[in-house]
Amino acid sequence: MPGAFSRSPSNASFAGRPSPAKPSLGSNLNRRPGGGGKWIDGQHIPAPRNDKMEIDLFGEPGDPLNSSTGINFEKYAAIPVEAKGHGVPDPITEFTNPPIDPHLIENIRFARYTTPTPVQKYSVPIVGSGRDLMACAQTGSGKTGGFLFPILSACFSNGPSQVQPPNPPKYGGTKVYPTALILAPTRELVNQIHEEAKKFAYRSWVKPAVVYGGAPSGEQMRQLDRGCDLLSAAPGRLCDFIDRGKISLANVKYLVLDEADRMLDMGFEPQIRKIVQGCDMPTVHDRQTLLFSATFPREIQMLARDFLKDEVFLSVGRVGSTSENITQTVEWAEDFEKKSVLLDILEGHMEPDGNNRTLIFVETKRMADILCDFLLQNSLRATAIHGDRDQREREYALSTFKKGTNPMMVATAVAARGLDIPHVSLVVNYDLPSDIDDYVHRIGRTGRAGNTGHAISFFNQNNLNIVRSLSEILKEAKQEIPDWFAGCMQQASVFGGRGRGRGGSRGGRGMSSRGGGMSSGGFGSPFRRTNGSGWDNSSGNSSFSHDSPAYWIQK
Ligand SMILES: Nc1ncnc2c1ncn2[C@@H]1O[C@H](COP(=O)(O)OP(=O)(O)OP(=O)(O)O)[C@@H](O)[C@H]1O
Repeated sequence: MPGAFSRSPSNASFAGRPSPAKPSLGSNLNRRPGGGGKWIDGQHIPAPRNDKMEIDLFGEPGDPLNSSTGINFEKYAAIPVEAKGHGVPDPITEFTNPPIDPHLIENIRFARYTTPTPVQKYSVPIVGSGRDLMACAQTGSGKTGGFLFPILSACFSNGPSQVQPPNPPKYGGTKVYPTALILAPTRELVNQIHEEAKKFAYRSWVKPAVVYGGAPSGEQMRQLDRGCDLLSAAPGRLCDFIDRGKISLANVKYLVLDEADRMLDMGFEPQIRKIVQGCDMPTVHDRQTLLFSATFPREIQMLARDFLKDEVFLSVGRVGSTSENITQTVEWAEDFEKKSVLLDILEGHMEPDGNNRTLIFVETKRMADILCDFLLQNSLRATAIHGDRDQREREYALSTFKKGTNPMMVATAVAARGLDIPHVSLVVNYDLPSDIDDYVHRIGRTGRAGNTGHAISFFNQNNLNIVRSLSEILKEAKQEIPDWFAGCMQQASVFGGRGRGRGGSRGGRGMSSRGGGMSSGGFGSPFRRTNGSGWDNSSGNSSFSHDSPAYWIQK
């Protein structure tokens, strides 16, 4: 495989934009739904095995590239876990029956998972015992399985909930009544969750489906017509389909908010309230609600209580902490020198097998394009993902990055949360975010599932607002703290920049990051925040609102 530096003039011509041979938009909709089995007379009848589908879902057996687990996977077991609430059930230690349904265990084996991660060990019995859950665990530590496993296990054992009387949608076709609803903030993440759901629902009666904006509604409607028991959705398109009478939430037994702190901050909260409280979803007492994230600002924890009952609070490690599998480095770089520093880093990072990927975060969509073009001009195979690109371009960028055709991707916050891309060995914060929780999610694109990774952040006087909280994060993760941080912290406090650090509990849910900290207080360039960077909430309001202190609230 040629190295990322290999000269490739044809690449420069499409600058990471779609080629004629692009995959079709939302191509995961075209494949057969993951289920295929049936529930007849109180019995689960799984569909016969299908070799082609197994390769599609789980990859070639024995291919080491299909194993995402890294050398430090075992170390997850050493992370301290705290579970608060009354009568919390004991965690499981293995994927065994009971309590896990045997059909799910088989699918977990197909996925080559041998041991549950800590969040899975706890979530399976907690959700299995009917409790609500707010779970916080580090990036890349298996939260998706943490909500899919107990839901699917219960579905496989208990069958479908009672189907509501037919009430045809306004525009023909069938109306669907999912049993489980999973909401997530970006189209790409919603898609990824759907892909995972298809794996673990393989051969079962559960039909996973997905809806998100930017892709044609017609195709998604036709997919829904083929059945929908577990729906992964972005809020904007879901509201649209509910309004059109295509989806009813009346049968929802399980509601999941993935990246829950993001889903409940100001950008999404009105839509979430509409979906959860303003439609026909069962009340909090008649459904189970599961909230998952790696970060949970205090004010969002408070807000989350509106959606929970008798919940268990689970924290694997400290809320908002980073994985020790990620080596974090901070380099001083003035804006004018960032490009050349980046080139030096990329050159030094290339490995002979050419299999590693680099994700570079910037704050604006414009900068993402500029930097991507700069890399292409320097004969680097790069692509860009941000909210101004249409969905086809976004899907294409992500797929070429995953395949390694473009082993570098410049991204805005749209790719900061949840995305699980194998072989990302380096994350560069070309522009640091102004919110420490955004930093945690961004660097969490590397060092996943026990793999090691490296995160390098460019820092200059425009980032003083984050210096204190960044220093705490580095210290906690036993990372080197640059000598010059002390001076920066002093400077930040002189100018009133308490920053958005942990413990600086300024409260004030919905405080815009633009208004906080050192936004432009005499340190040169004002903050540049990504706005409208591709969060899929169709309202277009994507300003970041959560203030960052992420101490766990003692109940
Ligand atoms: N029990 C397991 N054994 C082996 N690998 C696992 C296990 N659970 C999850 N994984 C793998 O770990 C990776 C990260 O999982 P996942 O995407 O669910 O993390 P996450 O905690 O949701 O991360 P983020 O906070 O970034 O959303 C995935 O590649 C997944 O396949």
